[in-house]
Amino acid sequence: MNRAYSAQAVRDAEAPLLAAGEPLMLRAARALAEHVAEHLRSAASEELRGRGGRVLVLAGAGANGGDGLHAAALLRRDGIAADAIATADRLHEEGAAALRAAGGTILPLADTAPGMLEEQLATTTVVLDAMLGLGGRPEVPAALAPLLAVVRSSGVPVIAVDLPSFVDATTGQAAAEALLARETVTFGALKAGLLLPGGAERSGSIHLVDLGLSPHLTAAPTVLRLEDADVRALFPHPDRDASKYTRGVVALAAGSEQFPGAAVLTASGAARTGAGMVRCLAPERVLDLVLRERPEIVTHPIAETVVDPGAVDLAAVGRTDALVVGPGLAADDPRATAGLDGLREGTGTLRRGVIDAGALSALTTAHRFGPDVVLTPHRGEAERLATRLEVDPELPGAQLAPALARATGATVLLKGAITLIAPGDGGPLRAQDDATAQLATAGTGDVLAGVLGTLLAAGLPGPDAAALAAILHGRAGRLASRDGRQPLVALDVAAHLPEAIGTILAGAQP
Ligand SMILES: NC(=O)C1=CN([C@@H]2O[C@H](COP(=O)(O)OP(=O)(O)OC[C@H]3O[C@@H](n4cnc5c(N)ncnc54)[C@H](OP(=O)(O)O)[C@@H]3O)[C@@H](O)[C@H]2O)[C@@H](O)CC1
Ligand SMILES: Nc1ncnc2c1ncn2[C@@H]1O[C@H](COP(=O)(O)OP(=O)(O)O)[C@@H](O)[C@H]1O
Ligand SMILES: [K+]
Repeated sequence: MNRAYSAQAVRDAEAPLLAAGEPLMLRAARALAEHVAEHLRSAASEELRGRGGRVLVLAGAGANGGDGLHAAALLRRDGIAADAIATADRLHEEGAAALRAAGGTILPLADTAPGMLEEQLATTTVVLDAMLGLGGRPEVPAALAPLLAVVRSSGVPVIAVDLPSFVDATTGQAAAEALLARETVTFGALKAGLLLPGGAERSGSIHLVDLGLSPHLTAAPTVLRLEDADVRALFPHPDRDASKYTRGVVALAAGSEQFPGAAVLTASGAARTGAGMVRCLAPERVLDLVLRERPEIVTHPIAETVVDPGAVDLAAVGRTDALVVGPGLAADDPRATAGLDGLREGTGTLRRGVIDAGALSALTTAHRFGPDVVLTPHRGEAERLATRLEVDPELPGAQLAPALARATGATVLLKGAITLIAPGDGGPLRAQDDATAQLATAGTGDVLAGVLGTLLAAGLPGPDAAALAAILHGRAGRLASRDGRQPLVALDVAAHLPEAIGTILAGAQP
């Protein structure tokens, strides 16, 4: 599990070490220089061909610039050409002195003639983004915009120092012009902004350098990211004596005349994740479709004309460990109302379940749930729900998801390129980045609801079930699209779930 911290928590952890005279900056710079040298040596570093190895540091005013300048000095001592452009009026004095002493040049940005930057970049192998780190605000000063544009269009790979510049280290909020790093070498601890939307897209692969901060990181992490090892630890495995009932029964209130396919997709997601049994409550015509694709589903027909939620008797359905309500339902579908009532804290008969799509539209301020109930809105649904619950719908996702969790008591899984999970019990946000943009196609959310329903039925706590569902769904999507290279349809995602689960449990990269 990755644990990421606010900028303040990292500064607080550094403070006692700095007070004790620990050379943190030199330690950081040494690790950075080693990483860059390795990047240059790496056979995979195609940029080296015909270009030689030359490093250009974009150095800002603060300690982040200091890291970059010291690293450049160390690279020079290793025989690697490294120079800097100063992007601020001041520079970290020691860092600048070290680079000059090692024979490097530092050119103030204001002194670069037109065309000079392009020329310099044409002979550069790697750019080190050391403009701003922990202290950076997500706004690009006008004087720096042309530099960023030239670096971007040069195509020279960027390694971000500590975190990409113009990204807020705590919230991930990023200036639109901030550079996209291929890699980020981050010091002491992961910063929350590296895992959150905004920062995450700009960070590339993240390499954490140990500065000995851990014993001093007393604040709780603000963002978590679960990994394959967590799936291996948490994924419910049938034991020798397992029965379909011990594995968990998931009931789906999904699919309508208007959206019959949603039931097929949700049922496929649930069954392919290893449910002991999947029930489906739907009109006959929907169930016929479901059975054609998934004959193992246990069907519970409801009258197409039923309008009274009281006529949908969840208790009569038989043993159910988790309920998925909403895929393919209109807000006024009686199954939505009955499902929400069934999952309600205190009065409901069920404790675990997923509230998706149409059922989210039926949710009001009167509803309250526990953390093993998971709401699964996409951004548009989250905004509409927020408006009804008197939460500011314009909040960024990393704040909107927790606000919705507080307003409902439920765990909130906010879908998107990065899936954010705010636990209903107030625990740290989880930010999962496992997917591919090929998943942006109708019906994949229904599959996700089914996956999540099965994990909840197996007894996983809501936040863990939600994180695992995001990982498995994302991995299945990547397998189905050959790592994003080819299009997929939602049923392909369900079809690849067993392989996704199998490769993760085997510890192999697919
Ligand atoms: N502490 C340690 O032990 C260690 C720290 N380490 C390193 O230190 C880094 C943190 O350094 P830092 O605190 O000096 O902040 P940093 O981000 O370099 O610069 C802030 C400056 O930028 C300015 N500024 C802000 N936003 C701006 C904007 N949008 N556009 C323009 N300017 C902007 C702001 O000035 P202001 O405008 O607020 O007056 C301020 O002067 C950390 O990320 C890591 O790399 C490592 O060496 C390991 C040990
Ligand atoms: N750009 C993207 N990158 C990665 N995953 C995405 C992207 N866009 C959507 N997804 C994922 O695809 C799924 C879409 O769900 P949703 O919008 O509810 O679709 P539907 O309602 O049509 O089933 C979610 O799991 C979401 O996280
Ligand atoms: K940086």
